[in-house]
Amino acid sequence: MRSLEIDAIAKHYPGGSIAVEDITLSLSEGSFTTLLGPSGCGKTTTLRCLAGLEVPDAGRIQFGDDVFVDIAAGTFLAPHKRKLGMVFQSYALWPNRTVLGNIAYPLRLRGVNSRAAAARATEALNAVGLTGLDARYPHELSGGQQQRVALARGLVSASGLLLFDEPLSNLDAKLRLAMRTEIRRLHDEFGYSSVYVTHDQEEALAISDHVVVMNQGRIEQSGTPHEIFAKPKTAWVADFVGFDNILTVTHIDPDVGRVDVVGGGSFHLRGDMIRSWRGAQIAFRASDIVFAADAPSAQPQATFRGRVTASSYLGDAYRLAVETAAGTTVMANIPDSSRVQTQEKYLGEIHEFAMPAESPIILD
Ligand SMILES: Nc1ncnc2c1ncn2[C@@H]1O[C@H](COP(=O)(O)OP(=O)(O)OP(=O)(O)O)[C@@H](O)[C@H]1O
Repeated sequence: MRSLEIDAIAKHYPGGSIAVEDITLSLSEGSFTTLLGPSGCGKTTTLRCLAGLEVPDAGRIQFGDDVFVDIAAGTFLAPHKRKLGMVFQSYALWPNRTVLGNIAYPLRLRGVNSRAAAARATEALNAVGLTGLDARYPHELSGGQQQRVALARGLVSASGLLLFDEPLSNLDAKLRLAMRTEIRRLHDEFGYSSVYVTHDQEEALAISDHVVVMNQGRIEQSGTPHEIFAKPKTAWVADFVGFDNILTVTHIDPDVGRVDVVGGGSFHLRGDMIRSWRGAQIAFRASDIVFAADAPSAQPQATFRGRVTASSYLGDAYRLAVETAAGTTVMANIPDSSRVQTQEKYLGEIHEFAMPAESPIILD
């Protein structure tokens, strides 16, 4: 098995700025892993260390039997010897080479003869759906087609490992959706391992088997898309994946099924669900909340009561700021099917709100 082992990689830039601090990951062969995080969190630096475009200050990276870098042992494998495919946001095509020339060039650099290189390039061109465009130049292609050429070049360059650095950011929304499906299909078809950098949460969840959430050069959490989306472990990850409400817990009373939060608000949950809770914060999504009167009666609900202090129209819902009796503010997106916009609907009203009992999670 050719797993990718990243062990305690660190990279500091002159001037003391820390790009990456102690990144350790083990990625199994054939997996599709996304490095996800906000701008400046160290995703690209990590990827560049994998590619050999950056030398880490510490740590070790090995893919299969190939040691890419081992700082302690003084080992560094040159980028072209790592035999990986890389697809960039900027496409990075050579303007004076044809489509086929662009795709075949990395193979030619490795000493593959021109006939064999052209045959493999044509195969990759067909795989990305650009059959017949081999003689065109990059300026004769749309942005989406250029990105496909870059993808085909990555596919022929790789012998097992593909790296992507925000490859879809320059495409429009519709093309982005089509291309991400295409990238995943090709990854599966070629049986490669892929490491994909993005700051787009939806893209990361849709395309990957494994998501690594990074913050300030460190790994905050890593897991399946579902684990990251539904079970964030820290308040930072919860906030990043869209839990609009993160409240600090002051007291849990399982006997009466009540969780008190800072500011004095109370949430009523089933006692058996909170008996073993040890966390310090409760988090839930605004989109999980409905008026208690509209909640399905067969399903256990977590409830709270409050006054609407702000209301804005979202099209299919109203986004409400709800203040509980003691001043805690909770955001709630209340579905609205009336199709008629009313200014500041529900403002000033007091309601009982509900969400499915499993919606609130407790954070470490
Ligand atoms: N060559 C450099 N010299 C100095 N600092 C750098 C250099 N490259 C990156 N950094 C810093 O390292 C940190 C991580 O940068 P990196 O490009 O890895 O982040 P990123 O998560 O990929 O961000 P983005 O999504 O904006 O590309 C940032 O604070 C950045 O300013």
